[in-house]
Order: sequence, then C-alpha cells, then structure tokens
Amino acid sequence: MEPFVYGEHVNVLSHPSEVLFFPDFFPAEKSDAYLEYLKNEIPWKQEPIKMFGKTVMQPRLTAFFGDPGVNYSYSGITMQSSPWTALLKQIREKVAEKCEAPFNACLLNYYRDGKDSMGWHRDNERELGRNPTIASLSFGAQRIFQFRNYKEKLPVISVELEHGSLLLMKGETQHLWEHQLPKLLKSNGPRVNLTFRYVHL
Ligand SMILES: O=C(O)CCC(=O)C(=O)O
Ligand SMILES: [Fe+2]
Repeated sequence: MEPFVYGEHVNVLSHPSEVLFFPDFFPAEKSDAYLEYLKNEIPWKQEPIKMFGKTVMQPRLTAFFGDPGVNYSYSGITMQSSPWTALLKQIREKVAEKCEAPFNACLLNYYRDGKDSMGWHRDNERELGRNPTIASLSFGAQRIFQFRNYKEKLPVISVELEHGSLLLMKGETQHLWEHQLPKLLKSNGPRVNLTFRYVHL
C-alpha cells in the first residue's frame, strides 16, 4: 500500500482508519525553537510501567499536561496533568485548528537517542472514547514510526517522522492498527514528541 500524496499532506492509512501526515507543519526555525524549549523547560521523568506483570522503566522520558483534573492511565501508571505552559497552549491551538478537534491533554515523550523507543501498542484506553483523534508532533531527530494491522500483524507501514511534522490519527485507526517507534541501530540525536488527546472525564 503506497501512501497517497494530497497536496500538503500524505494519506498514510485510509477509511475506515484515517492517518494523515503533514511533513512541514511547522517551519524549521519555529521547530528549532520549540525543541530547545521542550528539552530544557519540561520536567522530564523516567516512569516505571507494568509489562506482562513485571515493572520495568520506560525506555524514554515523559511528561503530561492538560486541563485541570485531567488524568491519564496507561500500562499500569496514572499521570496527573500539570497545567499548560504558555507555549504548549499556543501549540495546542494551532494543532486543534488544523485537526478540527478539541484536545484537553498532551502526553510528551523524550527519546534521548536512538536507543529510546516505544513498543507496539494502540492508544485505545477507554477514556479516549471509541474513535479517538490523536495529533502527534515531532521535533528533533528524524525517527521511523510504524503501523501494522492489529490482528494480522501485517503489513507494516513506515513513516519517517521529521522535525516539525504532524501525524494525525483518527477514525477506526486505534481498533484496526497498532503503532510503534522502534529502536535504531545507529545512535542519533534526541527527539521530542507531543501527542495531543481528548481525555473524557
Ligand atoms: O513518539 C511517537 O511518535 C509515538 C508516541 C505514541 O505512540 C504515544 O505516545 O502513544
Ligand atoms: Fe501511541
């Protein structure tokens, strides 16, 4: 399945799943400034998660921001939201406008180098609702992001997430496909990812 290019975006998965990729969502200069801010100003933490009954440290750093009272539970941990910073609020506005969807939370991931990763999963927690719209921004080192059919485990579809890009997942994507950010053999620089979500309270 070849991704289909539609002017400013690439159609990565089609109906009933819907994944759109906007490679140049933010201009390079803005993305550089955002990356510096995010690396230095976010209180990054390495959190433990439960995997197959065992507690292990996540192979990346995380943070969670959101509207008052919004919490997010996944893989056996609950993240309490910190209040939006001015810059995160500004980014949220821009993303919400493009996606024509509201977001009340943002999970941030910091991949220190190519050895940090996120394994196959779906963002299908009950509090995200049935067909969640999830908007994912990338800043810093380019990384491969992959989808595979949840039941068949095939085909695997890869997208290169570049500095300043936006990946939008909606429709039935989280039912039919899982996604991951694999480790790289060659070490590269740090990458920050912001995933905007709507958490139902
Ligand atoms: O870093 C990425 O691009 C993936 C993040 C992700 O899938 C998630 O936070 O659920
Ligand atoms: Fe995810």
